[in-house]
Amino acid sequence: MSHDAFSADILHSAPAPGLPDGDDALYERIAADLQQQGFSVQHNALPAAMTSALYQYQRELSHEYFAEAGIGRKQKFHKNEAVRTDKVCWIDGTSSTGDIWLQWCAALQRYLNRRLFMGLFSFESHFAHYRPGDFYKRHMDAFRGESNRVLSLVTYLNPEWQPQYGGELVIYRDAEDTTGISVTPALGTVVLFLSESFPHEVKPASTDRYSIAGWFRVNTSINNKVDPPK
Ligand SMILES: O=C(O)CCC(=O)C(=O)O
Ligand SMILES: [Fe+2]
Repeated sequence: MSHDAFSADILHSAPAPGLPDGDDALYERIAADLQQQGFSVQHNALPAAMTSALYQYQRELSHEYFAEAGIGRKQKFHKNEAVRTDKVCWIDGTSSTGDIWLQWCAALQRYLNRRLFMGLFSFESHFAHYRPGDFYKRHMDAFRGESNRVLSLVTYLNPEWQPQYGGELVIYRDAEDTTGISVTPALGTVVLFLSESFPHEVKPASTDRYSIAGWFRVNTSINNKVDPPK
C-alpha cells in the first residue's frame, strides 16, 4: 500500500531532536505505525487524568447541546440518517477540559510534523454519542483532492466496555478489503489513520457508546479563499 500523503523524505527521516518529554514515547509509536502502515491503534494511550476529565465532561454535556451529526464538514451541514445516526458536539477549547484535549492533540500534531513532515495545520474534533443501535456505515473521512482532512483520530470514553456490546470501529485496508481490523471502543484507546486511505465503519452497539473523533488538516488557502473558513 502506498501513502501519497507522505513524501519520500519521511522514509529517511530520524526522530527530531530536542523534543520535550511527556507523551513522546507514545507519539513516536504512532509516527512509526503511520509511516509503516498508515494507521495506528494504541491502547490505554491517554493520560489517566485527561481521560477521566473528558469522560466526566461528556457525561455532563446535556443532550440538548448535542447537534444532529452532519456528513462531512460542519460548514456543509446536512443530515443523512441512512449513513450515520450518532449525535455530536464540537470541542472549541473554551472549557478547561476541552483545552487540555486540544493541547494534547496539538503536541501530537507538532511531533508528527517534525518526525514525518506531514504539514498538519489545524485540528477539529467533536464528542460523539452513539445510542444503542446507532451506527456509521462504511465511509471515507476524506477524498483525495477534495478535502484537506489528512489524518483522522478517534478516542473512546467507555470504561468497562465488554466485547459482547459490539460497537467496534472496523478499519478496512483498502476499497477491496471486506474483513478489516476491528477495534473495541474501550476507554483510553486512540486510533489514527490517514483520512484518504482507509474506509471504516462503526458497528451498532447494544449500549451507549461515547467517543471523540477529530481530524488534522493541511492548509489549502489559495488567493481568494481563506482556509480554514471561520
Ligand atoms: O467512532 C468511531 O469509531 C469512528 C467515527 C467516525 O468514523 C467518524 O466520525 O468519522
Ligand atoms: Fe469516519
